[in-house]
Amino acid sequence: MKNYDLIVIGMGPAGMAVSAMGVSMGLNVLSIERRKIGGECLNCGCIPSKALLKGAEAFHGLKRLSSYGIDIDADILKISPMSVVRDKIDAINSKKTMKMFEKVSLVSGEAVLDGPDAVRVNGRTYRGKRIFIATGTSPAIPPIPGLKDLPDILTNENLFQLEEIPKSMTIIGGGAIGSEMGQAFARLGTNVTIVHMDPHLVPTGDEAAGCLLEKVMVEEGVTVRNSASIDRVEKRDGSFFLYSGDDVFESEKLLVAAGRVPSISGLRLGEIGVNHDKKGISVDQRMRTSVKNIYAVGDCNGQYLLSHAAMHQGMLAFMDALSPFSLPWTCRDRYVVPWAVFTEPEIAQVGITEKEASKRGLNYDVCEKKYSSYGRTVADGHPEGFVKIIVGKSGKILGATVVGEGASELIQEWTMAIQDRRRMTHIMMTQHPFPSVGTINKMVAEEWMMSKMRSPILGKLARFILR
Ligand SMILES: Cc1cc2nc3c(=O)[nH]c(=O)nc-3n(C[C@H](O)[C@H](O)[C@H](O)COP(=O)(O)OP(=O)(O)OC[C@H]3O[C@@H](n4cnc5c(N)ncnc54)[C@H](O)[C@@H]3O)c2cc1C
Ligand SMILES: NC(=O)c1ccc[n+]([C@@H]2O[C@H](COP(=O)([O-])OP(=O)(O)OC[C@H]3O[C@@H](n4cnc5c(N)ncnc54)[C@H](O)[C@@H]3O)[C@@H](O)[C@H]2O)c1
Repeated sequence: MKNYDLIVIGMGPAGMAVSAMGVSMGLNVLSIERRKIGGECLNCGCIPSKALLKGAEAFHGLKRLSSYGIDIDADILKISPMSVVRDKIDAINSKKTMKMFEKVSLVSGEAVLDGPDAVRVNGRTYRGKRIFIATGTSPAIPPIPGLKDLPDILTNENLFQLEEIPKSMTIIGGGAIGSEMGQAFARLGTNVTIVHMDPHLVPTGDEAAGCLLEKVMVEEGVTVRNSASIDRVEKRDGSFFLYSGDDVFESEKLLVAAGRVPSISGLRLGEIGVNHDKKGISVDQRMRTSVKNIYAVGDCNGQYLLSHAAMHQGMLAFMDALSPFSLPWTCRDRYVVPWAVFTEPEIAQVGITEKEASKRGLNYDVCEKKYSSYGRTVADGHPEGFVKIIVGKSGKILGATVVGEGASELIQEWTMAIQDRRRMTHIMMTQHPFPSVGTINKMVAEEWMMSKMRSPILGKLARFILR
């Protein structure tokens, strides 16, 4: 039996973060992956979806050139973005694999736990001083009559293997995947229908954000059915049929993007005593499981289903694994988790939403600035969007929603502000290069300040000083 300092199961963002830190410190690391290095994120998640969105954006931009006073006379000869997406993934994959795994012992195969300090793969057992489970998730297939046994449905796992852009696609799910892929395929010529049970697109976020995205997507030709209950689905004569109340949607392809389930069933967690439930492996603030020296990082613990959160957890768990005692900065809840959906307009969120603030009965102000009121975003041809900040009474920033051009970048300033417990005055007193899109962050803080300056006492004081 071979001994290692660290054994890492799963080579997605979480597992790669642990492995990279381990080898950089000169540790003896065994990394195990059953499919492809890079995990869901690189192979069938973040990266291919963003590559496809970029192709769709370029094509959409071409059709909108006249809005900038430019008319071109071009014939579209061929549209085959799917192979370009795959080529990009292959290029990233080979670079990543070569660079990182020069020093890691990499085994290809399905790992199972073989004791509290041992892992079995391809019939061999390896012992590790610390074990990190980073096995991610798989697409959830909701219990809709007819769905489970339907042949040829699409999920993120086979979507990027399509050769052609389909003529029509029904998507079950209006969350992050359904919205991003709905817009990408619609822009590339697919007749897209999104059917989901939540009241607005991107339901984990702000309602107005989801409604604005819906408005833009509907204008681009997407059909959206919110709060829908799906009665059944079937495939007949080569087409998919989705029945929802009086609606029947027929399409060439059916994409299921209805949430995730943790990939943990084959790990023998129960036998080893690793507590888990249907959301994932139970962990504490430092990603420690119920078994000493076994950690569960990334999506497999069900805490956040995001790549950056997965990598961050890998880092925290690694630091904890090498610490003789619990360090305060390895505690997950010290850090806020922003997210962004890369549609056009983008939707980004950090901290609490307006709805959550109201539900919790907090004493807060809502401060909002529309993109349509800022010269730069109007001049860019992107007037759709807003920055909405949930502000505590003393100016403490509780949450931020940014919708529009550059939202995924603009959210970073609010993320740092919330994490470092900054107030609106800090954003207002920070100079932003004009006319960057990010200046709108400062503008919303200025607006908050102005609202505070409207106080009768301050007015009286100003008049007294100027008397
Ligand atoms: C279409 C799509 C788009 C997305 N876009 C974004 C985005 O823009 N931004 C963002 O932050 N997040 C995005 N996500 C989510 C992101 O992909 C995940 O949060 C991230 O990949 C989680 O990383 P992970 O390391 O926990 O797990 P994964 O990336 O799922 O990796 C787990 C790895 O473990 C392997 N594995 C599983 N079981 C075993 C076993 N028993 N033995 C060996 N290996 C095993 C799997 O094969 C896999 O490679 C997207 C997801 C999808 C589906
Ligand atoms: N840009 C990003 O950061 C990004 C992009 C894609 C995915 N992701 C991650 O991947 C995860 C999974 O994404 P997702 O879009 O699959 O899930 P999601 O949780 O974001 O959305 C699930 C959607 O499926 C619908 N749904 C679920 N069950 C249904 C049913 N029985 N009938 C009708 N509708 C149903 C919901 O109403 C909702 O619209 C997300 O949690 C997200 O963290 C992130």
